[in-house]
Amino acid sequence: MNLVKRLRERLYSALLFQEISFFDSETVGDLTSRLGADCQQVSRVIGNDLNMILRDVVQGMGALIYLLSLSWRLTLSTMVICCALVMIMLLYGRYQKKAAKLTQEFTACANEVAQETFSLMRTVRVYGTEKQEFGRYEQWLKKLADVSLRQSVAYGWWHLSFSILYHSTQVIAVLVGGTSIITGHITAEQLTKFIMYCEWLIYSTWRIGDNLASLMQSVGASEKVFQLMDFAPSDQFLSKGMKLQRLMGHIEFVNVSFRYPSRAMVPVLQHVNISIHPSEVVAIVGLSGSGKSTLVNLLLRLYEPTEGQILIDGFSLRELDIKWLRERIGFVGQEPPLFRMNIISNIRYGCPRDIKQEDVEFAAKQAYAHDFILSLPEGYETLVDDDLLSGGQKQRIAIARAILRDPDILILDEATSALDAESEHYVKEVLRAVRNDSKAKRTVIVIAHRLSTIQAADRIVVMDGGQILEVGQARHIRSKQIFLV
Ligand SMILES: Nc1ncnc2c1ncn2[C@@H]1O[C@H](COP(=O)(O)OP(=O)(O)OP(=O)(O)O)[C@@H](O)[C@H]1O
Repeated sequence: MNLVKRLRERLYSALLFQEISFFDSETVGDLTSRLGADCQQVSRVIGNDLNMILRDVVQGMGALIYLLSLSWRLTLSTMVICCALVMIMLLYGRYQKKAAKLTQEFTACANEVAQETFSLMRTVRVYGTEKQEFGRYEQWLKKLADVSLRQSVAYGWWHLSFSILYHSTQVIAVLVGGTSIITGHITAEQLTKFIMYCEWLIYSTWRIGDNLASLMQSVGASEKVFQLMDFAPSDQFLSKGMKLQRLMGHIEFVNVSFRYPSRAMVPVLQHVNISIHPSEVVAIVGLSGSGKSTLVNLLLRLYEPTEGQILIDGFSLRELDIKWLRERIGFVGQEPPLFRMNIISNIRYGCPRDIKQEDVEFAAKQAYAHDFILSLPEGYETLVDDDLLSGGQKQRIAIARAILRDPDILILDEATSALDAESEHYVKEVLRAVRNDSKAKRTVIVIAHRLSTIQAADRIVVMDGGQILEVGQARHIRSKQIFLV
């Protein structure tokens, strides 16, 4: 139990510190089955199978030495049979390893389908696709059943070959041993002992084969676990960067180009140059897919630019301590997901300072979330689950979380997209408050779709196809067709 716990801890921490691009290429179902069933299998190998194999090797070696001392001729004939058994055992072991890998793969795929269906249950219900979803799940279960059937057949063959070879040793021992008694090479007592120890040897070989097959199954399943555990943490967690005395919030993108590692052929940003001054409010606008969120992803150092660099207060992002920097950035993403915790913990989430209830309430008031939180059954203690809050309410909680950090750089990525007209008005008020708060000077980047939202901005950056089309004040922007009114 302790071993499973430690394996899970190690794997979980190895996964937590990977680059974000790693999570783009792995599926949630696969990773959760690695943490669950696979860790259990690995601990079984280490805790059980290896012990049994060692015990049987020692027992088999003892029997072999004793058999050799009784009659090397008889032992030789037994050894031929044992070698045949070992050959079959190796083949069987290899087969089990392959089968185990397939089992893990199909189980992960089945889990993935189930997870996806349950989390998108509303869409499934609305489109009436329950049967299709069942079909998708069943398809993986069929594949699993197929592998399991083949494993049972292979086990049957392995067992049959053992029985045949085991009985052959006894027949050979009686035949060769009988002749040896007649020629006076051994006595009847020695032959009896020989047959007994022969049984020991062959049973030990069989048990080694059996445990080895189960070991191979686990090895097949655990290969990926060890592979994942061996992944080095992302560079940003290894190198200790600089911490500046104060963050002014001067952001520069210098000739930045970028492609996502999972789609390395597609350029997403091309030669982007922007300089955002301290305390400036800059709105980034552009059609869907033009690369606005990608700019923010690079600024948060979730990905590294393929070319060029990003400077904060004149220092390259790579030189700065990433934890220190992220503590000074408030970020509200698109459709911000909340954690299954109470509202107060969701607002406090990741805040490095000691936080009092009044601080949380103040941030919630600034984000226009306080009133609706108080109207919930248990106020700030209410547990957040998917159905409880509307998109706009979730967004206001995420804004409160960002405000609570009192960040030097505030990033609102399409913070208004999920909001109705009333809530959008609140967000504009938040922006205005943030802007007019003379005590807290902060740089604000807001990605928006509505012209009205960006009126408060000092400058507008218009993006198109991964490039900057235009930069200027709202009233001078020519590409007005891209805004919603
Ligand atoms: N994790 C990812 N892996 C691969 N490609 C991605 C990834 N995220 C975004 N892209 C691609 O990068 C391009 C730019 O996406 P991005 O999200 O930056 O656009 P956007 O301007 O913010 O769009 P929207 O307004 O719809 O959010 C798109 O073509 C998108 O498909």
